[in-house]
Amino acid sequence: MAERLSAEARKSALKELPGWTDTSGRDAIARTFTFRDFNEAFGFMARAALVAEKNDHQPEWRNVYKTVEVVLATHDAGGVTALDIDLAKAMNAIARQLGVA
Ligand SMILES: C[C@H](O)[C@H](O)[C@H]1CNC2=NC(N)=NC(=O)C2=N1
Repeated sequence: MAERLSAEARKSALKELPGWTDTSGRDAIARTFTFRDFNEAFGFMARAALVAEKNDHQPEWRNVYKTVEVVLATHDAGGVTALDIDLAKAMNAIARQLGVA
């Protein structure tokens, strides 16, 4: 099972992850993506869902119109692991492909 990252390891991982921050009150990372419209937001979610399914590691997320709020944590480990960092990187790459940040 994936191990929780130390605060230090999480901090240095976040430096490589534009837009992602620590959440207050729990061991998780978060980013809000803003797209041009709902179609693009949902396209992002569809692509990210394929990655999540492949890795058997799913996000917590909320979509309102063209925004997608994402929180990543490894529930089995009670915090942030390398699985969350990998998914965050994949999400950033997908957003970039869609022309958003
Ligand atoms: C059995 C299965 O692999 C686990 O329950 C997986 C599924 N997806 C998961 N996703 C996330 N985000 N955290 C988990 O701990 C987790 N556990």
